[in-house]
Amino acid sequence: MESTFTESGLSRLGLTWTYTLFLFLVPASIYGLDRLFSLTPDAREPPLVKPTIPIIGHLIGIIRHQSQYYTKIWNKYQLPITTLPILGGRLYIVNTPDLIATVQKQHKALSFHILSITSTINLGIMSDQASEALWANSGGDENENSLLRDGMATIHAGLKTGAAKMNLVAAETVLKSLDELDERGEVEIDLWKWAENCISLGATNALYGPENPHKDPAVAKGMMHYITNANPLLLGFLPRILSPKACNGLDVVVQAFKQYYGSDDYTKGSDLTQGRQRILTSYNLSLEDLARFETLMGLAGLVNSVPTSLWALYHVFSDPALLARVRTIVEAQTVSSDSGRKKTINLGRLAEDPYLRGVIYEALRFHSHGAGARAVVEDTLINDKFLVKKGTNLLMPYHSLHFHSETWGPTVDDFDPGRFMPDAKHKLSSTAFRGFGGGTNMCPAKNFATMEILGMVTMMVSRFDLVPREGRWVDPRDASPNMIGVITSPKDSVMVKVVRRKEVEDLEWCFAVAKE
Ligand code: HEM
Repeated sequence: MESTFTESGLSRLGLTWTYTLFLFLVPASIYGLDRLFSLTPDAREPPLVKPTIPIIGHLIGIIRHQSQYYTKIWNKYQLPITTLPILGGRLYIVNTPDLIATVQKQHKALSFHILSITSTINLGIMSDQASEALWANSGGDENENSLLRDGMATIHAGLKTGAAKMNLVAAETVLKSLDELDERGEVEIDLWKWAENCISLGATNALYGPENPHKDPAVAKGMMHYITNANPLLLGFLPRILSPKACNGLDVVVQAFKQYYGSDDYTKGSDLTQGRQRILTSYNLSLEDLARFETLMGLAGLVNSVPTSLWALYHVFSDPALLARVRTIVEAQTVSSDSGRKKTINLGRLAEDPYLRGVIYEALRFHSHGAGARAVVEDTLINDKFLVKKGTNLLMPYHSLHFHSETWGPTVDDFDPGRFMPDAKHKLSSTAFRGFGGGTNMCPAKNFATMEILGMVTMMVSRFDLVPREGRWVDPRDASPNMIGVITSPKDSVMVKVVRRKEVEDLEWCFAVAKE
């Protein structure tokens, strides 16, 4: 499969324009332009950081430096929360873990879901009927039904009741990818391309079962084209002109899911998939909209998992001390049987190992360049002190938060999975790390994704050495941030030779997934 998770064709400039416009168009479309632009500053609002060039200075800064711009502002002013005036409106930036904790608690007034409704409608190019159903009672009484709340509840419930089966299917798929790699003998691969394929197939098999539409390479390729080029769709207009590639990819996936939901294929899918089918049809949505919703579910499942897996592999294999430590941990949870011919990796236990989980968290900490975004639905006081005004947006940029030396201590720049261990010297607050979000909107698939990626990493370190083509590991650098994800993809491809480890050659491998 062609690798599409590396640097996309979109220019950095285009991406950032899209991002900035999205942040303004969403409140403007909900509250009206006059509301957005007529806000008069209030003394209780977070300190204003004036741009050097009035009105557009910050915009130019964001376009030039992207998420690093927030880090620059943070480094210069060290303000826990700021107001950036842009184009006559304002954007609030929240920088510190204690304030983020308060934002998370006020999840109704500072809403993730308002933004997620808008992005669902725009990214999925949903019908008017589906859009209306999404907005209906979305901010209303929590006890009343709404597609938004019922849909989210179904995802959360499905990931709970179906966790064991999903973990098993993902692990089996990952194992198959590793077995196939083994069969190819000493071979050079594009590591990103390989991991993208391995993780995408694992996650989608787990979601959709034996009739998984993503098993068709054309659908998998369509999905990757869609994810990689979807940013301009967020604007919600002229989708086919602004991103024909994304639309073409979306068409292919939607077609495949119409077939999946139009037949009984979905009845062999996960609890989550079957639950979604039930809930979406109960709102009388068309097969077309069902397929579009499902494409977005796939997007949520892959947009972060794939790049996280790529970076985890890169960091582990490019650091000999880290590789040795990971191997020691994995070996301690690997059992030999059949006179030493069979090895079983206890993935259930390894997925709970704080050091290995730390590998995933560090990959996310290092390469997350997006920002948690919240729509301010009503005037709200943060920490009883800072007023944020209805009709604006608030950002919690990941990179500045994840590289704040006071929060992370003197080793902030080191890739150190041990910092997440319970006995780490430097104690972290629970909101210091936001790789999986936090509070009510914490990623419901955090454990599923962590286990799948750790399955790939632990099986890879057990069986293979990876020898980079250049003779040494070269940092493939972060690509432009993908606004719809948390973590960036690598900019460059990494070609490695896969060499079987002599001491474990010709053995049969498997996973034990259930916790014992
Ligand atoms: C390494 C992999 C992943 C990462 C880093 C990740 C990250 C995140 C983050 C940061 C959020 C919350 C956004 C916020 O608070 O601003 C989130 C929410 C969500 N994620 Fe993930 N995610 C991953 C994998 C997955 C997978 C595999 C699925 C589905 C199978 C998934 C489904 C969702 C859903 C449905 C939400 C919305 C939750 C809600 O609002 O209640 N994620 N994810």
